[in-house]
Amino acid sequence: MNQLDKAREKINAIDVQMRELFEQRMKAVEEVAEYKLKNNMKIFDPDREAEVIEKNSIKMQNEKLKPYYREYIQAVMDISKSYQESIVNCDTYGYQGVLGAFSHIATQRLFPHGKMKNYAAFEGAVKGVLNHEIAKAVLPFENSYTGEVGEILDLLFKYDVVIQSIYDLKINQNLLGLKGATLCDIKQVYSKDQAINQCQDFLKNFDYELIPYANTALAAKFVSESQDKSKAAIASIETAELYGLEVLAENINTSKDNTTRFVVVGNELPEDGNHLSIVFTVHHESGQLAKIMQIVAKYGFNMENIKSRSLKDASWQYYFYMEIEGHYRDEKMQSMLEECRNSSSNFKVIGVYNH
Ligand SMILES: C=C(O[C@@H]1C=C(C(=O)O)C=C[C@H]1O)C(=O)O
Repeated sequence: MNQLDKAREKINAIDVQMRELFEQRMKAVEEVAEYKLKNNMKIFDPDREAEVIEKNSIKMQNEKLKPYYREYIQAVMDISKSYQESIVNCDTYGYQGVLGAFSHIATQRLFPHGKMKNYAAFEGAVKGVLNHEIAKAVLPFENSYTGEVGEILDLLFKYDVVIQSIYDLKINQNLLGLKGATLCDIKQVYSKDQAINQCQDFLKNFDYELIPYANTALAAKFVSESQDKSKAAIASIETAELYGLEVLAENINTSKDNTTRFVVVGNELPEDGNHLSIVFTVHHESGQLAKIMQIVAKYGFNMENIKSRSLKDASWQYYFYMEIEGHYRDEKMQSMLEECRNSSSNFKVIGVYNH
């Protein structure tokens, strides 16, 4: 046995002990997390961390190793915090937007007993999933009327989060006013421009001034706070309840099947589902995309959807998104995915879900 082998043998034995100790430490960390959860305490305790580092590094025999040890124990504590986040936030769900927005409504319907956390931007919600601030994020993926929400796909391509399920929310717009107001009292109508467009047939019958607002929920909040009976908002029924408004006219959108598809995004791919989504790039050469499609066809899978989106860091180059019908764990599916992976770049399975 040469010197390298001998040293590695020692490392192997130490790693066994460290692994066992790591498990024991994390078990104790679990108890800390449960205590903090019950007592509404913050996970990060800087004084305690400073104490842990100080108390241990002072006893180090090898002076040279002290800075490395500090780095090491800090990393251990960072891992411990991330684990505690996952315990404390296991029933917290994130969405983008304000209370009463359709994303909020979808999250509430999906997780009626969960805690909610809202983010100003989609990217914030995705990062919240990655760092275990929230268990999952509910993000709008596509609207039957206005089309795809491309930004979400870009985030799924960029970050290592995955679609775990999908949820279709019927979007019903309503005219909301102050209690006691009637359709004849209304002079101005506030809402998001798309919502106003969706209700043109109804609005044609009136001479209302139509005023675009940042989003439907904020428009409702504004009308409620204005205390002005001549103002109304176009928004959901849930928003009326939230801001104490009355429904003056119900379900006023022209298209009666206006639906938004939401994706529930988390950190791990589910065990199985009857659909999956992949993303990839191919070389800028003739037939490269066709090759991937032929692989899917050769294995007999049904490709339900294909989209291309521009790559943010390479002008006029694109990545592709594909939805395929089939079970992720099937052997045939695994072989097909392996072949696709070998014939493309940046290949990722970004979702496994039921449809
Ligand atoms: C485990 C705790 O939570 C965090 C993690 C620490 C650790 O892993 O040692 C120390 C302090 C906290 O920032 C704790 O408060 O004791």
